[in-house]
Amino acid sequence: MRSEPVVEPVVEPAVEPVVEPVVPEPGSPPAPPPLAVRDLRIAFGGGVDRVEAVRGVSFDVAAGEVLALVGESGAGKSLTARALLGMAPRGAHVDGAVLLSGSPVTAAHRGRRIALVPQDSLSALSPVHPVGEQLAAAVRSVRKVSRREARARSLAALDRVGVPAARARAHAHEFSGGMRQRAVIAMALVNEPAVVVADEPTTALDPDVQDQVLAVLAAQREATGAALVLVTHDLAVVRQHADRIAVMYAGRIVEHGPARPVLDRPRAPYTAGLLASLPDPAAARKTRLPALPGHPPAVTDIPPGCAFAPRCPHTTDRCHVEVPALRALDDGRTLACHLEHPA
Ligand SMILES: Nc1ncnc2c1ncn2[C@@H]1O[C@H](COP(=O)(O)OP(=O)(O)OP(=O)(O)O)[C@@H](O)[C@H]1O
Repeated sequence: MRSEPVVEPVVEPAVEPVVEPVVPEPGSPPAPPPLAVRDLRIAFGGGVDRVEAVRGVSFDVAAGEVLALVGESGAGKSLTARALLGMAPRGAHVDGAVLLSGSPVTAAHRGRRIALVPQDSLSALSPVHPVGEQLAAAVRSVRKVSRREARARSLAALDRVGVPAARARAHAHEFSGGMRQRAVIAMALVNEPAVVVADEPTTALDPDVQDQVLAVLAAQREATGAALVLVTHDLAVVRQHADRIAVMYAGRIVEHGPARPVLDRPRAPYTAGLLASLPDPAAARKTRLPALPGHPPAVTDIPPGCAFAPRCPHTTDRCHVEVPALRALDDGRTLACHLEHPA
């Protein structure tokens, strides 16, 4: 008979020094947001073979806020998400700025000030080290603490996401998919980053586990006050978890605003079509539009003018020649569409 692994006593983490909140001087400029993205561009290849997959994306995310990035496959969501962490793929040319509280992101910020919850939890965890050890190593990579304290912090982080201390000695492959994704969330949040990027964090999980894992992510984010960028295909998830939504098409944001109004009353024809085609029955009923016909363009074949024009039911001649700039509407959203009263 196999005995249970011996669990060493948990040492309470040392009490952090109390940091008084900084009260800005009256009239001083507001503090920069935890995350600001300015004119982000990601291209591949060179010369005549150069293609731009992300074409001028800008947004801010405030502390405690959840921004959902949505759009069809190939829209540039994952590239954008990875670039936030300075993790663009090899060979990518990245332009523009990703600012964490006003400072350009660097590799040194990863896991400290900004962290990733990826889709594939197996690749996020080492197969050779026990999960608890990996969390403890992540703690010690950031804080000068003893092994004992790092272990205590890692057990506390696992406990917060519902992974019992007894499982900390197990390896990633010994966990169920849902449990592993909880551990990945604990890993991302153990150093209390100001920004968390979750790229389709539950897509690989069974539907009944997805809700539990999303609830864990939401609770952890709320507890730490982190800003969250959530890449998802699931509009029900957006409705439940996001404060704002940025809809991407062919590497650009076409509509961006408070989640509920955008979901309930999309203004970009692309958003309306997308809502009708994605799994959110409530939204699909409201838009009364057919699901999107055709496919998004390949990065090598983005049409001139509005990239959505070939699939749009409302085009005018202008749409085929002139790229629509993002303009602010009076309800707090921005929209890139030439139509006067779109959707
Ligand atoms: N390493 C690469 N080299 C060349 N093109 C790439 C590379 N990575 C991504 N792309 C292209 O960039 C575009 C955007 O990719 P991205 O993965 O960001 O899309 P996405 O919106 O996340 O899609 P999905 O929802 O399927 O993950 C795609 O057309 C893809 O072919």
